[in-house]
Amino acid sequence: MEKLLPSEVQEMLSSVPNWKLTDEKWIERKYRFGDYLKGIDFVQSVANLSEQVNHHPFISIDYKVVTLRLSSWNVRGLTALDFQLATKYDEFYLQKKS
Ligand SMILES: C[C@H](O)[C@H](O)[C@H]1CNC2=NC(N)=NC(=O)C2=N1
Repeated sequence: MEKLLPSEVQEMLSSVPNWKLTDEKWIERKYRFGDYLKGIDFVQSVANLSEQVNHHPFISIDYKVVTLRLSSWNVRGLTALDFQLATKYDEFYLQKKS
């Protein structure tokens, strides 16, 4: 996977409007759940997919708020895979949050 240029990162950010760019090399989103265990179930889905594709977000669980942070360590920046996974994680959230 090629490291994205800043202009390409800006373009891809528009496809994941709930995610924000932090320190140029990370994208981050917070997911809020009405129920603690729904958040845990979401994390399990995220973890399963991440392991499948061998691309892992940093995950923090703060009671009913799950924060995911994505970067491509191997290229010390962002790649298309980060944005592809961000989209998939958002799909999991829509399935699980209610
Ligand atoms: C050895 C192992 O395949 C690598 O460390 C994988 C693991 N998961 C990863 N996850 C992410 N986000 N970026 C990587 O570069 C990466 N590399």
